[in-house]
Amino acid sequence: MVTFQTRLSQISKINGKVILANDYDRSVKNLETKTIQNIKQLHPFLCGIKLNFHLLLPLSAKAILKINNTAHRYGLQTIADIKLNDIGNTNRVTTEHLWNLGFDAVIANPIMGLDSLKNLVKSSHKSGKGVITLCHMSAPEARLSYDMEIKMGRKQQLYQLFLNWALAAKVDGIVVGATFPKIIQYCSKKAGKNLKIFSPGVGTQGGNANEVISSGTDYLIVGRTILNSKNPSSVAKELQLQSFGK
Ligand SMILES: O=c1ccn([C@@H]2O[C@H](COP(=O)(O)O)[C@@H](O)[C@H]2O)c(=O)[nH]1
Repeated sequence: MVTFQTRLSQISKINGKVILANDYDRSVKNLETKTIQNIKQLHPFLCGIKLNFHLLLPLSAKAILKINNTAHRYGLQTIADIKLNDIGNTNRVTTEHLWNLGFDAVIANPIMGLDSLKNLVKSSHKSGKGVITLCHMSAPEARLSYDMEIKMGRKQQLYQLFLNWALAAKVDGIVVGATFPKIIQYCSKKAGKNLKIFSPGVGTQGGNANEVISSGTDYLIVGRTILNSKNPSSVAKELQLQSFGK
């Protein structure tokens, strides 16, 4: 079975390493049509599309499946950004639903604990699906939680523990905010080829694509900078070129 990591890596060799965060406010109508238009228009510059609660809550299962099938027709991988964090049984039922909706991977929160994370990865990989875990988020206040000093065997910061758990659980990738390039560098050095780094926070949140790519990020996750631009294709194309810089 071809893995999520392989599928993403294959398309990114051709299309670059930009994943569209297809987020829209509640004021926006026709979410399904708009998203399908985005896929059709922007797919040459993307390797994947990420759906968050912006679409997952208002849209029907039929609409989500149609979006995922359309993305797949254009070779894109699809990620459900629900920051999953629950007991094993709930994680299992949730991912079964996500896979039935056509998603290729889920973003999860490792605070669920190492054993639960290992189980989630095992069951997802059995279905050819991927798991990406939070390591250090992009918002400025993420410092307060993810940089927190903890004592688990030795003194370390929470994001260091989450990085170690990601490696131990053999997840496919970690989220490290584009607004923290030094932490990207640290994680990239420590993880080597064992983990892919996904960085949201480029543009609108202040992260710089060139800087994060040279710091070790593998995939840029970008939403509003593309979606709110007057010319989404040219912004996506520019980011695509920057993403090839690694
Ligand atoms: O640390 C994180 C984790 C997830 N996100 C999500 O990524 C996108 C970013 O959208 P932009 O419009 O490019 O800011 C969005 O879905 C977030 O919920 C994040 O920003 N930071």
